[in-house]
Amino acid sequence: MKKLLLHKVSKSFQTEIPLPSSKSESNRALIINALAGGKDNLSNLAEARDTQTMMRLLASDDAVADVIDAGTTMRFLTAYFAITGQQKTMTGTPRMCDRPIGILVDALRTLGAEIEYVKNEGYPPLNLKGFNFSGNNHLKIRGDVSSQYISAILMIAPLLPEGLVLEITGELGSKPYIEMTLQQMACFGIDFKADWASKTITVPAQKYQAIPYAIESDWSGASYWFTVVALSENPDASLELLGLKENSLQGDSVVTQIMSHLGVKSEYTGRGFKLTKIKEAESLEWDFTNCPDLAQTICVVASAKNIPLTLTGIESLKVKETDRIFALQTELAKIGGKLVEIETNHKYLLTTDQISFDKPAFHTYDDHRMAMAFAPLALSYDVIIEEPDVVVKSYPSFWKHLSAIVEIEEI
Ligand SMILES: O=C(O)C1=C[C@@H](OP(=O)(O)O)[C@@H](O)[C@H](O)C1
Ligand SMILES: C=C(OP(=O)(O)O)C(=O)O
Repeated sequence: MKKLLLHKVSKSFQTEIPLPSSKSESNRALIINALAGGKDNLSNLAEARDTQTMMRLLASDDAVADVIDAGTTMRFLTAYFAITGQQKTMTGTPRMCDRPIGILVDALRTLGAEIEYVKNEGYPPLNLKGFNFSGNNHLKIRGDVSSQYISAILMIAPLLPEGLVLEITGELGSKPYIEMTLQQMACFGIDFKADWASKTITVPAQKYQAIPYAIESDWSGASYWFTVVALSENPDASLELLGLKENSLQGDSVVTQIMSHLGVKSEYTGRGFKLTKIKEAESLEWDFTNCPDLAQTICVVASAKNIPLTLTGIESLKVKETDRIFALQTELAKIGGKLVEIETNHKYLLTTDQISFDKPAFHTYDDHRMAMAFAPLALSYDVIIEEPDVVVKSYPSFWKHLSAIVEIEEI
């Protein structure tokens, strides 16, 4: 098994980090640009494997589309291949075939897609067999499992002969990702109406306009650098994260607010954000419904700083790259962290006991965010990260960037 030993950092740092581009924005732009018939219009596309996979599959005539472990690629391409009438088998890693897709398949079938499950009802692999518009222009779709189904349907909605009225039912998670989808669609010329009180989005039938479009830097990837500053023992440590926008399409930009309670001040510099250290709060309560990908980052900081953290809105973590709640519970325990569900209404409490440990080795569960969330603990002590190559999913240059601050050795 490949492992990295990250040596404890004792020196201070004032460094610039050139952040990667957002895979979420990239994967939307690629689908929308393809639907617009655009050619080389997109710039600053992500190096993330999820985005490289999207590009490869959009350009391929193969009958099998293997998305590997990319959720957005699976969900967005299923809708794209369905509406464009392509016959494809959609598949991915064993974990991808354990991540639910029934809500999206039901919605696409209602619109007129012919889709068969290859093995298990409700899960990939899928066979897409064609599209005959059913005449339905009003859909209800659950919002509590993954917003990616809703984004996938919205992006194809303008191509439906009568457009679409999409009514979201139940709780809505990851709403900023749906707003990101709508804002990117608007950039490519689409009119829509979103009534958030009734959770109803109306998209008339219309054509996308192919336009030049540049992808922003990734706020989810930025979160790990907030941890680096939060855990540095040097009061004058600072980082400038290059390429981040002040008014981002990405909901994970809320990391600036969360981390202001955990000891990091962030200021816009015109070319990104500068992070410096400030005093932290004594405890924190946060609802992660709108920013599930930040939960691992925040748990690690809170545990390392021994700040009691109450979390809500983390149910969707169970159906991501791994069961992230289980993975967090298991790995945080190695540094004394106890993450427990304290009420049946999905409220969790993270507290940390003083335990003795030496060079903890963190398992990464085929999950890029486990590796990147735990790596900054090297600001406090030596740590080992197992299977570090998982970071390629969203941030292939993560270890190279981290080596500007941390001495990293392959063992
Ligand atoms: O639409 C997107 O780009 C994403 C939506 C979120 O998923 P869910 O909607 O399943 O929470 C997020 O966790 C994922 O990393 C990216
Ligand atoms: C959940 C994630 O991605 P996806 O659902 O697109 O696989 C993620 O990047 O944290």
